[in-house]
Amino acid sequence: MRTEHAIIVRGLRKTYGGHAAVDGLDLSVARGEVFALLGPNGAGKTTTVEILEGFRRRDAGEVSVLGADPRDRDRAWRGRIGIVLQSTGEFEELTVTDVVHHFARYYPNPDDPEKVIERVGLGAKRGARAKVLSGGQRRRLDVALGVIGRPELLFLDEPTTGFDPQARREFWDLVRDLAAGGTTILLTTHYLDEAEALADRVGVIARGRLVEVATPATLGGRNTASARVRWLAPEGPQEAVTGTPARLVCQLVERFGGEVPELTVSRPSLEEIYLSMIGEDAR
Ligand SMILES: Nc1ncnc2c1ncn2[C@@H]1O[C@H](COP(=O)(O)OP(=O)(O)OP(=O)(O)O)[C@@H](O)[C@H]1O
Repeated sequence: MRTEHAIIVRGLRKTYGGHAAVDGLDLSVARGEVFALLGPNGAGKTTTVEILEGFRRRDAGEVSVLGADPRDRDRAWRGRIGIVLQSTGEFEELTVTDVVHHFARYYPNPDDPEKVIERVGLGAKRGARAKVLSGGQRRRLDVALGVIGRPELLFLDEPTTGFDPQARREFWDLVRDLAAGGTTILLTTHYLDEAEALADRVGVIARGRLVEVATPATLGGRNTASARVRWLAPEGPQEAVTGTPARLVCQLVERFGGEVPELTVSRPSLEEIYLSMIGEDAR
């Protein structure tokens, strides 16, 4: 059955020893969407994602993933989702080529393993055993295994932890390629720039609840927040926080008779907004 949503969650709850790790969480992810779950350590992101993947049992709530309840996770359903876990490490003695070819056999309609190895940037490491890969290269192998089955829905749990800046950019390109091809992606990350670069929408989880869902540009009223205007005056650096930055800039242009030295106008970054939301929740 094709539904317009890849993921629908209503009133999800999961408790461990009386402590609610997920506490009445609602979430919808549209087909073809890249959705990033943000939240501090212990907020309930991995628990939520693993319930959606069918790896953990829930205590209450309704969950639909690609039109099915992940509790039932039959083979056909599993073939339609791709999972990149926080870490794997069972194939120490096998080469990159062997591992990816091996995983391809689990899927009815896998991608070309050689192409996938290239795509994740492991072309030069095809013949290397998994145990000699660096942390970032190992993560790329995890990503290759997550996408080899050509999933309709891909789960990425903190996918770029340990990547160098260039590897992160390359990984972002890969995610954008997958999204452009129609893959729905649910990502958890602690990197706000990653969420901003990739996500159509972000959801902030705190203490087992989704506190806000928005586009990265509008989260927490970021787009309408007061702007910070900075410039260099003869008496030294100046700064003003204003709801009407254009008016202030016009006044400055007039005062300086043209270009304003070192002028910048900025709104709060996604990280600043996120931290203020998390801080408010903690209080
Ligand atoms: N198997 C488990 N047994 C008991 N408690 C658990 C278990 N798994 C998670 N928890 C608890 O549930 C809460 C949520 O954990 P979870 O791993 O979902 O958080 P998270 O948002 O993914 O955190 P992080 O950003 O650190 O990965 C935490 O308080 C954690 O200690």
